[in-house]
Amino acid sequence: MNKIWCANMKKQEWELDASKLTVKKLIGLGGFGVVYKGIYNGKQVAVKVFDLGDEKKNSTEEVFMQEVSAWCNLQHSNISKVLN
Ligand SMILES: Nc1ncnc2c1ncn2[C@@H]1O[C@H](COP(=O)(O)OP(=O)(O)OP(=O)(O)O)[C@@H](O)[C@H]1O
Repeated sequence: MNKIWCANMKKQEWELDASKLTVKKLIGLGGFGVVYKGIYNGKQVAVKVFDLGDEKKNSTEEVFMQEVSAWCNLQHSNISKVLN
């Protein structure tokens, strides 16, 4: 996976095509949601699903944007690339 989602990308470039995604087993729990193993467009991926409950919505969106902004500047073999 070489593609990194960045705030300056157009929606068409980062929007997930749900028809190409198969979600498989649960692999982890985070502070803001759950992570599943999956296949996207033939590639193995980690699928992070945010819990956007009312009480968390504003803070979740803020943290999500912070995480994505940080990811745009990270390139390392031990750090997952954001695909969509
Ligand atoms: N790319 C990945 N490959 C394999 N497992 C993953 C991957 N991403 C997340 N996980 C698993 O899912 C768990 C939760 O991931 P998540 O990114 O949500 O953690 P977090 O950063 O602690 O949570 P949050 O960002 O919601 O506070 C991880 O501890 C790990 O076990």
